[in-house]
Amino acid sequence: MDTNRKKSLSGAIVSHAIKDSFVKLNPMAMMKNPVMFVVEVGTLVVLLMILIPGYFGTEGSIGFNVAVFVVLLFTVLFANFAEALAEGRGKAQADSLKQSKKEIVAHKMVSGVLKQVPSTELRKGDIVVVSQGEMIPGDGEVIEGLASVDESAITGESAPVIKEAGGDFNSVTGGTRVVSDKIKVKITSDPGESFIDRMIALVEGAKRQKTPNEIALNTLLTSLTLIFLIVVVTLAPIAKYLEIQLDIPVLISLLVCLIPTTIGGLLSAIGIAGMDRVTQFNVLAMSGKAVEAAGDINTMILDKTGTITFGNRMASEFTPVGSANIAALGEWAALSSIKDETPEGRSVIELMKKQGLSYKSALAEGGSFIEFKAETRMSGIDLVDGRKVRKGAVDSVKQWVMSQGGSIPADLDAKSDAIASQGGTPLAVAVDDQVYGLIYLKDTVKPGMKERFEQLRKMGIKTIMCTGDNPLTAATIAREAGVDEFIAESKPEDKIAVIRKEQALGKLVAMTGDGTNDAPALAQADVGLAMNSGTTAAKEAANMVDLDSDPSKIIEVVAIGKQLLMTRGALTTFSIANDVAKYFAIIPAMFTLAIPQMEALNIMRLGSPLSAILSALVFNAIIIPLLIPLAMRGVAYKPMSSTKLLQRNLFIYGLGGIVVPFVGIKLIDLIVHVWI
Ligand SMILES: Nc1ncnc2c1ncn2[C@@H]1O[C@H](COP(=O)(O)OP(=O)(O)OP(=O)(O)O)[C@@H](O)[C@H]1O
Ligand SMILES: [K+]
Ligand SMILES: [Mg+2]
Repeated sequence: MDTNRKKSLSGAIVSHAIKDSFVKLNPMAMMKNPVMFVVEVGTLVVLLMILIPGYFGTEGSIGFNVAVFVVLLFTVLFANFAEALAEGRGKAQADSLKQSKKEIVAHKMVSGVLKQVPSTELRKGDIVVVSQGEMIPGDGEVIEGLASVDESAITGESAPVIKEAGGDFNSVTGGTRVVSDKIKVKITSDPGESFIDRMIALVEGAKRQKTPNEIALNTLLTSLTLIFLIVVVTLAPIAKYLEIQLDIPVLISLLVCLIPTTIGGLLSAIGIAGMDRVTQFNVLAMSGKAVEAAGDINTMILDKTGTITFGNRMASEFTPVGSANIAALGEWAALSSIKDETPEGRSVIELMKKQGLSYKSALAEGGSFIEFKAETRMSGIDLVDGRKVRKGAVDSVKQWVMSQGGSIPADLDAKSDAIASQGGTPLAVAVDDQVYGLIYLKDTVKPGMKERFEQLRKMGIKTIMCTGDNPLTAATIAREAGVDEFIAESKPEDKIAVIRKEQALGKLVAMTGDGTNDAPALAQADVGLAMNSGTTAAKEAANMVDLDSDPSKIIEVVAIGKQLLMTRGALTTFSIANDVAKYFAIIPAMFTLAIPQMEALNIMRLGSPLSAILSALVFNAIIIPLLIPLAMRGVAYKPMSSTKLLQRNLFIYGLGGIVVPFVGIKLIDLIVHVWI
């Protein structure tokens, strides 16, 4: 997006937010926020005293009352503005998503022939054909063919991605466009329940629910408000009994200064902005609760291949073992890979070409292909002549060979350990009862991983790398990347076991995944981040989806969650400390108003009692918009343990919260006192 458009967009968001600040004055909506609702009621009471002064006997103080009314009204408007502004970006994004949700003509298979129907008529289970240039009419899974798809409508990323039948890259999203080839798609969602529909509801905040943390804090703020309300209300008769004259607008001002309006006004903006930060990061969080859970994570489960390493494991060397030679090894390696469409399989064929080795592909004709499975850790082919060819994890192949009465060449272990101790993955190649040698699959740790794990450790988060690879490779990569623990030779179900074990210890666990076999673990984890490129099952089980399909993003998502919790904590501390300080400005002023001899209490040397009260009230109002940028951006975040963070924040925001109002009120009083 160019900067001009960005500017006009933010301009539009601001003007929208200003309008919304007034719409949100509706008391029915306001009641959801008890702190601000009390301020609104106070504003209305003061307004009545201005409109019918004769009834209240307030003719003498109309000027002061008008000032109080205006400041109170702005207090409420500022709080509304904070929330409206936080909602703005999501609403703008929802609008542009809605535009991409135009009615599409679908080519539906009806008893063997293609029929044109509007996309809105598609139901779960329908089969459609989508050709080059056409929009995919609904969410689904590719059941036939391969196509490149432009998903920029949802990901903002213009590079097309390959979608193909079978495997982990078969899910397609309605509203994206096929840019080449043709695919047959089985629709997986009914109208109104599609990914884009859910995404619109999410960014628009239509179904935004308060998170447990927010509810707890809200209860605290409401109780504080109630306590101060009781205090102020009982103050009136006591003052009367003591024959001290306290006007209602003064009491209302006192009340508003004492109740936690700053955090009350910013609370929902902080939550929305936190969600929004995740969205801008191209991660869709299904709920605010998920983002907050990310901030509380203790344990992170990470895949090795593709998360910690680049994951484009490439065959880079053939190492024959026993009496076998490189030509024979290459031949069998290639035959086992002819139909292996995994990157590993394809890279074996590439390596053959690079090394100028040839093989008789005719041998494979009519054979039955054995697909790679994480459970077996092998792939290969059963030839028509009865010979069975396999390649796979050394351990698995060894077992397979021995189960057929074969023996293991003496140099196999040493040679495979040599590959593994360099962080590579050794694949053994065997035919029936004979092992021919090893394929060296190379993979590299992504740059910067060590630093990121170091940060996680500082946050007190334990990292566990789970990999299907052998223990030696796993240990090497774990050491190189700096993860705390690793689990080697893990099967998909082992992940869920690790999660359960950690959860039983009272830990909150995050993990990433993309395959159908990751789905149960994604659902079990407290934070499950699914890849957009992954299967529908994974995306439905997870509570977050990364549109860029970068599993290492989980690290940043945790940081954003932490920042959200910290921002809320910091501003709550600041707000409550603030109110304490205002107490010292307003209480002496009130009593001096009634008993002029109490002027000695005026330690802040404020102009006059009325200007002191008004200044405190003005400060109380303008601190809200002043803190909006901080609420939206989040407080600066340095990775450290929760206890350290708490101490640091108490110090900065607690102390700051006490000092700032003294300075602020004094400055405002210098101006206000000119009029009063
Ligand atoms: N195409 C393939 N054919 C045969 N064996 C393979 C193939 N791909 C991987 N393997 C073997 O199976 C093992 C398990 O693979 P899997 O993809 O389940 O886990 P991984 O990629 O090693 O680990 P991670 O969980 O970090 O992704 C690999 O370590 C490798 O030894
Ligand atoms: K206040
Ligand atoms: Mg893998």
